[in-house]
Amino acid sequence: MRYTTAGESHGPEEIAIIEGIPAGLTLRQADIDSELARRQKAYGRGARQQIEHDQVTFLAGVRHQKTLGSPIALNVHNRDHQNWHTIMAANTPATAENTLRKVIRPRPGHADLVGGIKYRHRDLRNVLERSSARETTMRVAVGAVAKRLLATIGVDVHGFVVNIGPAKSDLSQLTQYADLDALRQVTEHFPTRALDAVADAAMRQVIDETKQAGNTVGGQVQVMATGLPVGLGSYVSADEKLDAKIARAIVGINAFKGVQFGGGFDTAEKYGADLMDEIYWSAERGFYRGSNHLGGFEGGMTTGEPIVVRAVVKPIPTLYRPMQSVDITTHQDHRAAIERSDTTAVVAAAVIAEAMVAIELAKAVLDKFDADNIDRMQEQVAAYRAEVRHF
Ligand SMILES: Cc1cc2nc3c(=O)[nH]c(=O)nc-3n(C[C@H](O)[C@H](O)[C@H](O)COP(=O)(O)O)c2cc1C
Ligand SMILES: C=C(O[C@@H]1CC(C(=O)O)=C[C@@H](OP(=O)(O)O)[C@H]1O)C(=O)O
Repeated sequence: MRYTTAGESHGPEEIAIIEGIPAGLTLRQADIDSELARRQKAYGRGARQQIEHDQVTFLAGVRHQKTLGSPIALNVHNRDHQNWHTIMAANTPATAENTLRKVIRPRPGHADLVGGIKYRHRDLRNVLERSSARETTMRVAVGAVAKRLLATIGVDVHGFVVNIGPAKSDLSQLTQYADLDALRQVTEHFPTRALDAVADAAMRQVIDETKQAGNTVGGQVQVMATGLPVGLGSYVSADEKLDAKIARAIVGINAFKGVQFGGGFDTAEKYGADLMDEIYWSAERGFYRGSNHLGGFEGGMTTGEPIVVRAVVKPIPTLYRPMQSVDITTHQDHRAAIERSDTTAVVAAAVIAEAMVAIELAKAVLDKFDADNIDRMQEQVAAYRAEVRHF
């Protein structure tokens, strides 16, 4: 399975093409739209989310709510495009009128300056249109397809907020990676606990105060996945390690600065005897572990225990009290440009991180099992699980 996306933030459409999804997977527009809505609902976002009502259209690869095994093409319309169609026009030369919203004062922390230098763009709008996290709409759409595929083999993936600035989510006490019972409790609540964290008054307060101060704030998100077969990914080559693929996918999301598995950076202060997940066996479960400090991975392969990935999202670069920058046309000091902006993206980021983990897990499943037909894939997974139980 692989995918690509195209689309500028204020262009007409966001597009994704996914290859390698098996034939016969049940896929409805609603499966994807519900995930897109979760990404949009987040508290702390700017006015753009009131304009957009993201809904997917299947352009190819799906017939009568079943995948065909051919490339799946999806698009989401940018409703805001109608306010930008002159500025974003593809087929008219640049004029004084349609370059009115030229960006020449790069925002520290965004891709503006480096992107402009690299691609020799003198209007930094040419950079921000694609570096914008608007594109993550399509990653969530692709992730929704991945989640549908994973659900057919009992794999559940879920992301939630751990903290926004100093305010911790009410879910944070349930995220002790070492306590499997606590983890299972969270996973049981997956569908309903989704993003309730944002209802947390302390978080709202942090977001409101940050906004009032013309500032922005970041935080941490966590993604957990349960029901995984043992042995997805491989230790044999560095580029086949599934934890490494997930790390890359997570840090590839706009504004993500770090990722850890299980105990992650805390393991630096632990001794081996307190860290390794001891091995047990029972007739009904086969091999299992007494703890999950290592977050579900050994040797770049799934151990069968829940995957626990935590990641850091930096504060949004665009500040309503802008920081020092330099005008690229005059080289004079100037405050950075203000584009309409979010105060925090942490809640949406949890949904996006969940999508990226789902995509990497789906790819790993399709690398290991039949990728032509969903029933055959399921049969192979079931046969493999039976074999593993008797190892
Ligand atoms: C969901 C989401 C929404 C975002 N919204 C904004 C925004 O409104 N304004 C902004 O300056 N950056 C925003 N960002 C962050 C920028 O897209 C990101 O910082 C930029 O592309 C530079 O990439 P980097 O932070 O990964 O280095 C958002 C990120 C995410 C994940
Ligand atoms: C459009 C989305 O996020 C955008 C991400 C973003 C950025 O710089 O990353 C900047 C803002 O763009 P705009 O100026 O159009 O409001 C956000 O709204 C979205 O997530 O759907």
